Amino acid sequence: MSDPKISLSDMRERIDSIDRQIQELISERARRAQQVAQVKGAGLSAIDYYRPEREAHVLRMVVDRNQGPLSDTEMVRLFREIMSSCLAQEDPLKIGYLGPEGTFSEQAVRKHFGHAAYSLPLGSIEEVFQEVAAGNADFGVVPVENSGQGMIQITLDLFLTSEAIICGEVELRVHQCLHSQNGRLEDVKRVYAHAQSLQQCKSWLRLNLPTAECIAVSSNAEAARLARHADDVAAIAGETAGRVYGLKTVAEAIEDRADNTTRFLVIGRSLFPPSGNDRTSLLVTVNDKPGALYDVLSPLAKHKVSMNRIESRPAHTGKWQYAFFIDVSGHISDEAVQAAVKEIDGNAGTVRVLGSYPVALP
Ligand SMILES: O=C(O)C(=O)C[C@]1(C(=O)O)C=C[C@@H](O)C=C1
Repeated sequence: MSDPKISLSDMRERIDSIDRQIQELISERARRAQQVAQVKGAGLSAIDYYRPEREAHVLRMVVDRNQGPLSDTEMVRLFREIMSSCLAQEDPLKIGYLGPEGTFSEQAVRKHFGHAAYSLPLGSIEEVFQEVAAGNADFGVVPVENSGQGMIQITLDLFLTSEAIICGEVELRVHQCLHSQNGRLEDVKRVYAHAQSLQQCKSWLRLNLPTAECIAVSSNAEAARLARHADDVAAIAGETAGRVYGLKTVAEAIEDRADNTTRFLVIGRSLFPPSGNDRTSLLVTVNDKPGALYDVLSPLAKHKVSMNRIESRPAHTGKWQYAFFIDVSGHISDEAVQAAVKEIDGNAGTVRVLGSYPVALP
């Protein structure tokens, strides 16, 4: 409860004084970050100053210290922005993502790299991989899994043919909205959205728009762009996309599952050191022999490496040949992870380490 004897202007004066202190400290922090950058060397590219393992460590300390009233997610977001600005004093990072502007991928870019990074909207997930490989983007952010729908196969398949290294993961709570030009549900005859989003909102659509035609397009932001042209067309998209394309919100939180979350991967060109709480992604192509999967899994059990996920995909190396995408706890520089990988490699098949990276923050 607030003290009734303190006037509004007194409270605002206190806030002004706190803001002054926060601002001085942010400036002081930015100066320190500049000094750290000088130690790394002058005139390097943005990527040479970037230390994701240190950022993850800083943000975990923020979570550990947090006692409210702001949530861990909010606190992490604020500190992420401070670090993003500190890093951009040198040169902003360039991050490729599946555009256009307003997609959930763009939100994932902001959640992981903050607003001082330069975001580069691209036409497809494949293009994100290509621009990172070509060095036109420092990193790329690509969706890999949705809590309701499972793995995004196009992303997994791109790892089969690319050299991309996974440098991070981002989890984003996905809230879907229905947007249209005039905001009237009764006028809607067609609904545009990405196929995944149509799936995520299936029950809501069946109940509220049983006769509307549902049309899958390349992204939700593209859906929002299309919905600008007629009153009988609506788009399923996030709140940001609706705002970017000047639409009215017809309905909010229309996803069927309240915990609807999409996991994104940050792809880059090199491996970073351990952060203290990491995950390693492996791509294992198995030999076609009995017990092949057992030979993959038993070294993990033997070296007490816990497996977080396993997904199989056709390997494209021959008929009925499979590749397994396996996520395990720990960094590839950990002795146990290294020993297990060595035992799988050669014995069960071939292993490619796709990356070791900090576990997603709240
Ligand atoms: O600690 C460093 O290496 C820094 O460059 C400082 C800092 C920060 O602001 O805390 C900035 C950018 C890096 O990505 C990590 C951390």
